[in-house]
Amino acid sequence: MSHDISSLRKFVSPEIVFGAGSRKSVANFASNFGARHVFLVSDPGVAAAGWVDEIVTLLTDAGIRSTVYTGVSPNPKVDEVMTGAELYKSSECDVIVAIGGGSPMDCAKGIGIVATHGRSILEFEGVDTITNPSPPLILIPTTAGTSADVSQFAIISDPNRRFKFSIISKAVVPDVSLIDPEVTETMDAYLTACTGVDALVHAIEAYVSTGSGPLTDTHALEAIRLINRNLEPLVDNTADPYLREQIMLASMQAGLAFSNAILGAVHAMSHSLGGFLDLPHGLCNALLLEHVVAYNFQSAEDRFRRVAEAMDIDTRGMAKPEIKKRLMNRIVELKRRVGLEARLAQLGVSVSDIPHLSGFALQDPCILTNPRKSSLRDVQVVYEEAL
Ligand SMILES: NC(=O)c1ccc[n+]([C@@H]2O[C@H](COP(=O)([O-])OP(=O)(O)OC[C@H]3O[C@@H](n4cnc5c(N)ncnc54)[C@H](O)[C@@H]3O)[C@@H](O)[C@H]2O)c1
Ligand SMILES: [Fe+2]
Repeated sequence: MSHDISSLRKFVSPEIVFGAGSRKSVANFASNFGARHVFLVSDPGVAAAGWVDEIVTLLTDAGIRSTVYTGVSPNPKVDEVMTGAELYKSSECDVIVAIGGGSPMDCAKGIGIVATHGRSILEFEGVDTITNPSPPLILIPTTAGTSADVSQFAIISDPNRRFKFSIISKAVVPDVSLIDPEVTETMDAYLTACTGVDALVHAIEAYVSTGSGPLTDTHALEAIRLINRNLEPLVDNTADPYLREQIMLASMQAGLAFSNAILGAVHAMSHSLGGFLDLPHGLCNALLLEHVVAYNFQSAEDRFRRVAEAMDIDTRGMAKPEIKKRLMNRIVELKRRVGLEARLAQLGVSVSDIPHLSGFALQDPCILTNPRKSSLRDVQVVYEEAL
């Protein structure tokens, strides 16, 4: 009997502790890994919000030393990874903890890779390029969006090529993810919106991905449902702990889905934009989303019907063109209500950038699982529509 291996699906996930206060178990988990000296990765904004000092105190109280590295910018750069890895080695650290959004978490993943391979992070671009196990890694997300804390991705920006490259491997799934909605309470409304829409895009792209399947579908649909109902109220009331928890849960569900089903053209195109113009990742995704949905709809009509239903659209008796229209309208309405209405031109993208952006988007691994095959011209047209 022959087996079609293209229909097999696998699922990887870290050990997850979800809930308010879960960050406070960081010292226990570090001790379980035998930590004597933790390398703590974060960034200036998260440190200013007070979250870094708290982790240092928790570690110190448990008799664990720490070296803090906050030299990480949004869209973490190759040099920031390399500098962090040097400091990790020279400080003789043995466990890595990161507290922050996707940028510090991805930088921490990169630091672990470089620390154990002794080579440039640039050499690990692509799928399954990692041969040596990284140091134990504990991640504490402070945005409800990227879910780099559960994912098989690390996204690093190479300013020389003006390109964000992906490292995809189960070796970058952390050992432990402490998902604590309380740390997202210091995000302002705009960051909450950008990162929340990133999570929505993860869920939609994972659900229509050619790598989707029964292990990821339920996570993706639940994430869409939670974001559709809770993101607008949260942006209006950023201090509400219940809504914070719902969106954090949604982000985690979307993360489990996209980490295993991979993504699509929105992410391929937004990585290209983010590397070229150093723009916020969630915003790039938001500005592209409905244009990519319009392009993809015909290749995954039944799947988009389920997406529409998860967004509380009653599709019973509705013809496909009507479902497409209602879904697009709902996406645009949600974006408008959370304040993400800009067009690419307002972010500094010009027509002459589009050939370059499209070329890089086609090199991104996320394009491979997009439900509709995309040529250079197809990608150019979608950028033009979002301009
Ligand atoms: N590895 C993955 O699976 C994956 C998935 C999606 C995106 N990403 C990457 O993640 C990066 C984007 O991450 P992000 O959107 O989480 O933002 P970010 O980490 O770039 O942070 C953006 C800003 O928000 C601030 N911030 C973060 N948390 C805060 C909090 N709780 N309170 C106050 N300020 C806070 C930071 O200081 C920073 O200034 C991009 O590089 C993107 O490519 C990675
Ligand atoms: Fe993303």
